[in-house]
Amino acid sequence: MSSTEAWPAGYDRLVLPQVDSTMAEAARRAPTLAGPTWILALEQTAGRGRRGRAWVAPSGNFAATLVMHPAEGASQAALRSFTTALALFDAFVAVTGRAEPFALKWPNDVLLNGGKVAGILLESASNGPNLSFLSVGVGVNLSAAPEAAQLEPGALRPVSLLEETGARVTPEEFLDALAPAFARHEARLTTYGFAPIREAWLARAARLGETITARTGTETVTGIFETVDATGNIVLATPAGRRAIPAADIFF
Ligand SMILES: O=C(O)CCCC[C@@H]1SC[C@@H]2NC(=O)N[C@@H]21
Repeated sequence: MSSTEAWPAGYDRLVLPQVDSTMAEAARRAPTLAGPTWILALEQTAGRGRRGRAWVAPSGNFAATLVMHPAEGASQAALRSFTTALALFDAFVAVTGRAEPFALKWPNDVLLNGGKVAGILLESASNGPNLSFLSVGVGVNLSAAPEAAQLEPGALRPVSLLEETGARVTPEEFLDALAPAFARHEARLTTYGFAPIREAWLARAARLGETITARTGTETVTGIFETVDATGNIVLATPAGRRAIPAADIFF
């Protein structure tokens, strides 16, 4: 099964055999790119994950960064976590024909059968109130999941699309499914704002209504995952009241 959507108008694509990190490549190229551009690497030698972690991607996995120049500040730009997660969900449905094994984990992961199959990393640079560029990095375990020994204690079990579903998808095929899906959600965000994106994201959310733990840099908060608010914060109902948390790692 594969996507039949056309490559989105106005988006460019670069395919590189090898790079240190597509995030680093995006930062190097951002000043000279005219429009939104997907940079796909077939191999990364120094992939990075959130919070300074390494991202290990065996060859055959998907590693790409979309470079954009939104005329926005950082908090609006950060809503791309949600549009990208929705685009990943749609791309997985396009390549597997199945929706039910996939779920979205706040703020930046996609789950498959409860394990982590994809992660999103946003990086930006600013020059005044608006960003000079936004990089949306996407890593997907298409063919292999990293060894559990390479992960932090308590991290979600990594899984691969191939092992969990039997779907053999190349990075180029996955980009062909992801790019149009992203463009659709991006157009929806810029036309209608965050409300419909939030609603669609919540409809695919993992562990909504269940007790979860959020670890910020300074505290650990456990409560019932009530919702995501109008600015993208996760909202937990705790014994001490409702808490809206802008950034955290979530543990189930
Ligand atoms: O879950 C995470 O920690 C986010 C992982 C993001 C990994 C991708 S792979 C493509 C892009 N280039 C990188 O160096 N990192 C992101």
